[in-house]
Amino acid sequence: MAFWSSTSVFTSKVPRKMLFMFTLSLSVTYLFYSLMSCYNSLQFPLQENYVYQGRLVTEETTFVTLREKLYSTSPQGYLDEELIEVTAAEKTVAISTVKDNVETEQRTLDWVRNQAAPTKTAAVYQSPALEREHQEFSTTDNELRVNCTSDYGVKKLPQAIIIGVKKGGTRALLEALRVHPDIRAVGNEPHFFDRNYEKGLDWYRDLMPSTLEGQITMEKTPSYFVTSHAPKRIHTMARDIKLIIVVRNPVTRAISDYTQTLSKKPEIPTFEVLAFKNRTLGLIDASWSALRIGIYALHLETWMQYFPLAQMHFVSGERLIVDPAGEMGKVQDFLGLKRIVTDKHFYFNKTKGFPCLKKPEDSSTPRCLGKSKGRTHPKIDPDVIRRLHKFFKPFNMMFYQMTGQNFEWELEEGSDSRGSQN
Ligand SMILES: Nc1ncnc2c1ncn2[C@@H]1O[C@H](COP(=O)(O)OS(=O)(=O)O)[C@@H](OP(=O)(O)O)[C@H]1O
Repeated sequence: MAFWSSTSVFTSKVPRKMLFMFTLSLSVTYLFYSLMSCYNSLQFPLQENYVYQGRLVTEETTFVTLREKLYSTSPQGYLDEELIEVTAAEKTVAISTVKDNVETEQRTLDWVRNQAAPTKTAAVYQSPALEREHQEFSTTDNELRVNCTSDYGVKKLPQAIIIGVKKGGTRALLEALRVHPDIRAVGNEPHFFDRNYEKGLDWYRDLMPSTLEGQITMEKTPSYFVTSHAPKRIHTMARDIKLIIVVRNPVTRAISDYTQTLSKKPEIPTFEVLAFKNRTLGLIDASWSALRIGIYALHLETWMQYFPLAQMHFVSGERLIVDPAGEMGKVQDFLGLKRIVTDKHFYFNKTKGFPCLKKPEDSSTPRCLGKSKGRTHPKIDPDVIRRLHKFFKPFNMMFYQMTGQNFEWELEEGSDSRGSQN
């Protein structure tokens, strides 16, 4: 409660003058951005070699200066060959491991869905066909289609999407939401608006589970948040869609992201190496995807060109762990649903170190997310963590201002909030 009341105080205290300055700075930003695009063909999500000199950050930094620093190119001849190789290797992993990702998601589906809610729709939810649908996961189109065999109702395009962020806690949120009898969600990540758009809306709709009158169709694909063309595409499909974004301290998120890559490619360099273009000079490699994803303010700027804030709901990834029912309450309100998923549905599992869903009495299926969620993070040099906090701070401030919510990540400075301590 204290967090949310401090949030509203934060909003109400933003003076008109500041809002005016903010709007002005955004306009100047676009001007600057256009000029940059003309002269250097720089577009934020596509720009690969930008570096960031974290030392220059001050709290008064505006969007313009932040962007300037982010886009300023590295000193001539400075490109680090090892990093380039690694980035290419990581890209290969990203492409070739779509299957791995799905397998990873499969492991997360230890979290059971057949919640014993005493409603008619819940009975449908627990049908054997749906259980199969949830358990059979694969990457191929055909298999995806098989996963979504129709039962009662009709398949609809989603009315709400969890668009991000990667490693924010999106799976935990979706699985908890699926407990709600009025929500039907596809278990897999469709990646329609980034990788499969050319397959068309019919293909996308076909992936969705069937819904009855009044039920909401949902999906989650965390990469949408950082996909520059996703906002326009989603807007074209449904301008009134509800967007949910789970955000987490960008430093912890980066370490979580790195931990995932490391689990698949143990030979990659250390986090400390990848985070810098030049550590001695303090040049942070903001083009490294693990860091770039965490610059939430810049990604959000793109979404705000298409959707009003009222259509977006931001979930705190940290609070989703310490108070899942509280976060769930707000998400259900945002979706216009009755608060059915409450603290009665969660318990803290000491072995897992995370909240899990309570078992229905008649099931022995585990109710926690799988091993790929809640991994132990490698220990990262505290000095690097401190520098990254400093790097992200102005972007975080901008993000708080844009959303009107203070996620209080600065309080975690100096540590990976869960780090190797978990
Ligand atoms: N209840 C519960 N159980 C397990 N894990 C939980 C839970 N709630 C949030 N989290 C955090 O979710 C992080 C993974 O985020 P995502 O599901 O968004 O990852 S992914 O992008 O889909 O790969 C995962 O990150 P890591 O801890 O770094 O593995 C968790 O911290």
